[in-house]
Amino acid sequence: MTEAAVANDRQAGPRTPGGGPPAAESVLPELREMWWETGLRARAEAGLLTVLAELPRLVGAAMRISWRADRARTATVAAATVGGGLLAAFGLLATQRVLVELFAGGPTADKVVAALPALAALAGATALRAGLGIATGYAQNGLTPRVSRDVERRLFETSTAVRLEAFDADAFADDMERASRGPESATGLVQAATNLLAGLAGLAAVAVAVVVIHPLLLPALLIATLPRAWAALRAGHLQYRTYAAGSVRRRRIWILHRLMAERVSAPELRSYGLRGFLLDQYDRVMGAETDVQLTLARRVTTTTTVGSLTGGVATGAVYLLLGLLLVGGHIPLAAAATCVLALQAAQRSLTTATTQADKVYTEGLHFADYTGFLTRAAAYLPDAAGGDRPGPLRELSVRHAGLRYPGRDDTAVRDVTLTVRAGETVALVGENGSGKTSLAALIATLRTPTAGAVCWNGRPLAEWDTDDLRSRIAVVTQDHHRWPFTAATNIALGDVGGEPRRERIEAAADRAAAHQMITELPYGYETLLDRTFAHGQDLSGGQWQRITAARGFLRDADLLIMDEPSSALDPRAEEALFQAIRERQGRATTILITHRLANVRHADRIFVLHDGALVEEGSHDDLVAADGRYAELFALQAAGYRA
Ligand SMILES: Nc1ncnc2c1ncn2[C@@H]1O[C@H](COP(=O)(O)OP(=O)(O)OP(=O)(O)O)[C@@H](O)[C@H]1O
Repeated sequence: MTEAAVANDRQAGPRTPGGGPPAAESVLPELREMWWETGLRARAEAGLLTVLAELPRLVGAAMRISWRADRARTATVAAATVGGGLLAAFGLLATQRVLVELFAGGPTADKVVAALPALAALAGATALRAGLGIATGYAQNGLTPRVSRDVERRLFETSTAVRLEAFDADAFADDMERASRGPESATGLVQAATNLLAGLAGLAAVAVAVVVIHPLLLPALLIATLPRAWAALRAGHLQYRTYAAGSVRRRRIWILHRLMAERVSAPELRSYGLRGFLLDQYDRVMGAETDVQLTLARRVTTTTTVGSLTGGVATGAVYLLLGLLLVGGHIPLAAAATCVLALQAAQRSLTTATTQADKVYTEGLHFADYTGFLTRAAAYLPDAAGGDRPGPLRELSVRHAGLRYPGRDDTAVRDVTLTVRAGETVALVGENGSGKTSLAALIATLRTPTAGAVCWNGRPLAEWDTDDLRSRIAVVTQDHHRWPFTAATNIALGDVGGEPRRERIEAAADRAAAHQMITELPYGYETLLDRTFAHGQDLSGGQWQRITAARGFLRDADLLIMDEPSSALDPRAEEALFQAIRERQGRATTILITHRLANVRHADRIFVLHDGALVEEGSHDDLVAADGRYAELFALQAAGYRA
């Protein structure tokens, strides 16, 4: 399949005859075009001149990254590179001096003696150059990990600081994925830029030396070296364009890799017998990839062959010119011989320069994704820390609050107004998608209302210091994360700033009916809850839910928000958990979200949401008496038990 065909494959996408969703048995579903693919392709179209024009800027960027990471090493590399160039020029001139003496008339012994000073200078320059090369290597080796760490840390500083809304934007997730290549591209860029400068310094040295010997030799040198330079740049560019055009294909391969090799999909893959289907998909995508790579290999070989042939002819012409100059008596024999050596040195430097120029360009493009991400992500960073410190919760009020997610026409939360007083246990109930989690996210400061406000003790959350506020709120989310740490640490995460005493952790676990279960694990509280690690252990869904609830209980926060904390618990654990929640009543505030309505009977107040709006409010008895939506849902569940 050609690149164009692959591109068409992406455009057309696998559709069923009726235009419905993709047929599972034909090909993988069509992938959404990522923002960076468009950019990547556009940049891949850039011609060679664009590549060359971009180089100074990219080399400048590399130097800045490197300087920020380690000044001493950057200075060493720069000085060694320039020094290496100067010594190369000096070496060529010394060589010519040696040859002049050796080609002069007179006895050989005298000629050798006469050439000795130049020979000594040549040996000294060569040794010094080698020393500088070693110094550059050392400095570069030390620089690479520092650059990588600097760049990666900045990425994590940003990714952990942006508001949650950022993750709703499709472009953001893609952007982040692309930016995660930042450390690699930064080190690649710095290395390639250094090597490019070294190559250019070598070329400049040869040019200077050649001009000193005879000015006419400079154009001759250019003629002999340009064809290979063009071929190397063009080959690199072809490879980059193929890389860019193949991004959809590669993503398909990554997806298939995950589906076939990861643990999470392994059970369904087997139970539904998906092996053959997935392997078939793999064969299709890899078949196309192989075709593209073969086409690329052919084109690269053709380009480099043309470059080498033309370069060979040009070099022959230069040798002819040298011969003519020599015969015509325009240059001495020593100069001609030096020129031959210079030509070879120039071609070596040029090969370095051209391959590195292409690398600088491609790594530069990748690095631009990283810097672009940091710039775009800045729009999602919260305002600088500030605001007053909130006191203990007295009253939480939601005032005409609304939330509309990016890219959605409907509102997840619509004009909700409610008040929760300190010490109350309230419940948010409603059908799937009615806005309970979204409302809880507004209250938990995880999201900002797109209308109205949520107030803590009468003042909008935005006016309080966010970190302080969050330290007063504990959230047990519906999609809790399984942190790859020990059971004790998994619970201790609920209060990272607090005292990690074992008694506190065990007390929290006890309230979530998790203590007994944890002590029965192979290493008790020190059991690693991730199979990736040696001696790591798997937990069941309900066991994880107990650990998560314990994490929420650890801090004894002013406000505890629990979203579906018992969906996977057995009846005994569920009862224990709700007993612990009831113990908070009157002392601390709890917002509970659950579909098991039997569990909300004890709540001081129940808020019923429907389509994002608050439709009913009252105690269990009030709402049953009102015979509305809540009464209907409750009756449905109760009937199930009675039957
Ligand atoms: N991150 C998001 N981006 C876009 N839409 C979202 C997002 N999260 C939720 N929604 C949408 O917002 C609406 C409310 O979702 P929410 O999760 O708040 O409902 P819920 O009442 O908690 O549902 P459930 O009982 O299933 O947990 C739904 O229509 C959902 O599709």
